[in-house]
Amino acid sequence: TACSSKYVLSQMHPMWQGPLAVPGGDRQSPIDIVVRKSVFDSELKPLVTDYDPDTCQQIWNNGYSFLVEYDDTTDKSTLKGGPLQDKFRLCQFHFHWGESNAWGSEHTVDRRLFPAELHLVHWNSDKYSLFEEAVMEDNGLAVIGVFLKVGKRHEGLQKLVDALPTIRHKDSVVEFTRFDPACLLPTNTDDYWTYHGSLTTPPLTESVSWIVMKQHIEVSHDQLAVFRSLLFTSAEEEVQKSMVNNFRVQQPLRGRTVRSSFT
Ligand SMILES: CC[C@H](C)CCC(=O)Nc1ccc(S(N)(=O)=O)cc1
Ligand SMILES: [Zn+2]
Repeated sequence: TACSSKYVLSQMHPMWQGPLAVPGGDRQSPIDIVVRKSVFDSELKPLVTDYDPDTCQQIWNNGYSFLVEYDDTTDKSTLKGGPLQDKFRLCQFHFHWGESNAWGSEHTVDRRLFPAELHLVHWNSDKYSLFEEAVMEDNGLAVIGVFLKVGKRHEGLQKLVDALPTIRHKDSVVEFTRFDPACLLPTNTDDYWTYHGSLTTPPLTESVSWIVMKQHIEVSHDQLAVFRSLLFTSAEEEVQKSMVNNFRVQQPLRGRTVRSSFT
C-alpha cells in the first residue's frame, strides 16, 4: 500500500536520534505523559475501531521495525470516535522495543518505561485520498499507542511472532493475511491520553493525533525475544546488527496539554 512503500523512504538507522531540524518542531513525539498534569476532557468519546482481517496483506522488515500492512484503498478497516472528528483508515501497525525488558517504549508515563510499544497507524480518509497527502497535514494521521509488558503469552500475537523468522533481514517481505489487529488492543479502550504530536521517525511530520492507551497488553518474554532476533541489516551486509532499541527519545512538551478520557 502507499503508506508502506513511503515508509521505506523514511527508514533510518537509529543514529538519526539527534535533534533533526524539523519544520516548527514544537509538537514532536514521543513525550513523557505526566499523569497529574493531564487534563480530563468529558467531550472525549470512546474509540470506535472497525477492522476487517481480510484487509491484512503482508508483513515486512523495513530496516527499522517490522510492519504489518493493510489494504487502505477502501474504508474497510477504520478508526473513529475518541478525540477524532473524522474517519481514519488503518494502513499499518508496527512496534518499538529495547534490547532488554527494562526499556523499549517511545512514550513514557510519569517517566515509566515499558519493554515495547505498539503503534496502529491510520490516516484521515474523510479529508484526504492518499496516505502521503495526509501525512503532511496537521490532522492527517491518528496513531494508537499500546504499551507492552512482559507476562503471560499473548495468543493473538503468536501468529505474527511465527512469521518474524521469515523476515529477519531488512527489506524482506512475506504474505500475511487474516490478522485482526483488534486482538492487540487492551480490553479497556475507553481510557486513553491524547495529544497532538508527530511521527517518531523521519520525516517526523507534525500530523499525528496520538491516542495512548492507559491499559497495557501482556506478551511473554519469549515472544519479545523473537522481536529482538530481527536484524536492522540486509542479507548482503557483512556485519549483522540486531534490531533492538528502535525507539526515539522523549521530546519537549512545548506547552502542549495532554488530555485524558478518564478521571
Ligand atoms: C511521505 C510518507 C512518509 C515517508 C511517512 C511514511 C510513514 O508511514 N512513516 C511513519 C509512520 C508511523 C510512524 S510512528 N512511529 O507511528 O510515529 C513513524 C513513521
Ligand atoms: Zn511507531
